[in-house]
Amino acid sequence: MNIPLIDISPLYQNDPAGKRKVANAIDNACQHSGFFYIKGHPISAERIHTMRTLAQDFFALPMAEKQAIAIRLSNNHRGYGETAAEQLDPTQPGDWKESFDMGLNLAPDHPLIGPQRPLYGPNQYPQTLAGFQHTMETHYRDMLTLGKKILSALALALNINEDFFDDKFEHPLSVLRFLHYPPRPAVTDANGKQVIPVGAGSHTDYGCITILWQDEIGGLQVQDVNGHWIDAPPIADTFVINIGNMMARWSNDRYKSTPHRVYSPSGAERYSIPFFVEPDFDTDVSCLPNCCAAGETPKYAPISAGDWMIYCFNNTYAYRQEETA
Ligand SMILES: O=C(O)CCC(=O)C(=O)O
Ligand SMILES: [Fe+2]
Repeated sequence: MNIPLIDISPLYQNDPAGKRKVANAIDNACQHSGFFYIKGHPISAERIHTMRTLAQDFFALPMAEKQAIAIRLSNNHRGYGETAAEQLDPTQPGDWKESFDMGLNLAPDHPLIGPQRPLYGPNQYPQTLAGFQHTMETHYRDMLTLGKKILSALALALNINEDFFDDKFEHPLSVLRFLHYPPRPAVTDANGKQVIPVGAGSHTDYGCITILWQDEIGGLQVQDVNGHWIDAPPIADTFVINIGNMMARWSNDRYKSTPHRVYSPSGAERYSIPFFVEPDFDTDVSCLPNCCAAGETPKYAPISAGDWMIYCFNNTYAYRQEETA
């Protein structure tokens, strides 16, 4: 399997043939590996530098300050997760990574917030990093715009209206995430054995697509159809894009939600910044018109985007299992 590098700059020009070419390349990548790199996107190198520095500054804060905004203190799954807070692969110890999740920042009295939609609400921000909220929210908006651009190419590829996804992102569940993979020490697993934990256990992503920036350390691996792990090495000025479960459901598995994991070189410290493109809570995710032959039953039952996300988070975060037990 190879992971193609696709130049998406034609999506920003008034050139239907160029757009169609990009859509075909994406369609091909999504049907085979579920992963591709993009170049020719509008996120500047200066912005990436700013975000990388901000992630480093955030994780360097005193633990007490990070724990004051712990994700388990949030009603809507936002904030800081310490190492092993998330366990993406149930056969492995918890992931050896720290995380910070932010999303659409809704005031506590916003009408969308309530028990029916438990992923909406305010963000938790660190108090001592100047400009943190503004920088994060600006980058969030720009990544969402990029995500919608890629979705417009996916819509073309699927032969549905190019703007099909546009009205599904009024109040998106999309999440901007900082990840820090500290050097991995040996830990004791459930059987009392000493093991080196994985950075991020094997998993598929939950949303439509993920747009990932990774630093130059490496360690991201993607599983091919034969079960072999292949490297998705860092390439300067690109993002790695992959298909998530929601798009697999929407496309009736035309597009694969490919398992991936992170094993950085031992002793290395790694940073990455994924952006998860996820639509409004109430978005109906059911088989698209061209993805199921007449008379055939779609593989997946319809589900709302929000209910799907909650189901996924509940499976991978101990704090959510304690709450629901
Ligand atoms: O850190 C990475 O390179 C990948 C992270 C990832 O797969 C995820 O957060 O879903
Ligand atoms: Fe992932």
